[in-house]
Amino acid sequence: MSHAWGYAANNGPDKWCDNFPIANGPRQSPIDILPGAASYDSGLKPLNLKYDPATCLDILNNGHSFQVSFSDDNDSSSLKDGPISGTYRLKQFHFHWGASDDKGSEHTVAGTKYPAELHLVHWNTKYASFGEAASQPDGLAVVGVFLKVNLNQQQVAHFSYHFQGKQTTFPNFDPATLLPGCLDYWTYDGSLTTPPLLESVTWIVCKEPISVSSEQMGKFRSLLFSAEGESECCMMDNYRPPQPLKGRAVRASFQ
Ligand SMILES: COc1ccc(C[C@@]2(O)NC(=S)NC2=O)c(OC)c1
Ligand SMILES: [Zn+2]
Repeated sequence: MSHAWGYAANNGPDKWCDNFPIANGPRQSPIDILPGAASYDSGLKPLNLKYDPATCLDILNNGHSFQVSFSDDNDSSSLKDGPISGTYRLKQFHFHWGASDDKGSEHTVAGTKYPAELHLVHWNTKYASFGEAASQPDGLAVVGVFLKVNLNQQQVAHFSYHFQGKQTTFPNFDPATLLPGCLDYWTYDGSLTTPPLLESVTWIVCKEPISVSSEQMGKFRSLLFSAEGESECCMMDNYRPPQPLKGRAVRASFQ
């Protein structure tokens, strides 16, 4: 009986290949972004992000992170332009973070780890659903935003959904409040960063981080991997380390 995947020594990223051989595939994520090796592409368009807070549905602790989900039956909340063609609808966002401020992001920049990383997940409407898109090489576009800690920063939002399986409505949250002022980005072809590690993601990683308070980081770290009634296990270090680039090009939208 294979135990479920996680982030511990016995079921963490180094073990995922046992049940998900694609973990050693040609376009795995995250990666270490080397700004000096990224090639500026003047053909890359600015990101065209349109988010309607009315599409925000609920917040769920799924045992690996907490995710905020959006209704995706129309293009009210969607991504266009940037490195993609067509329209990709926002499905959910979630975070990855560390036990301390010196780690937590999945992507790194010339080896630098941020305390956390936000993933805004969008799916290509040329496919019938998120589920179908997730298995296609151009099916998903994920906007990654680094978080840095500013000691006097406002709260990102009042997320406190402690244990696995906890879900509650989360009306009218505007994900645009989580975007940096400058939308310069790096882009490359990659994958989901947890099992099933599907190689279906066009990654769009913003150069500029957003700021969160140390109190907010404390709230993230007070969430639980464990379900209600289980022995408590704080949710932290839920990040996969950088994976081999394997010859992939990383392009920059800025000089
Ligand atoms: C089957 O579809 C899935 C499964 C897992 C995730 C989550 C994640 O693996 N992907 C990214 S990106 N970060 C993650 O933690 C997903 O997100 C798009 C889609
Ligand atoms: Zn993620």
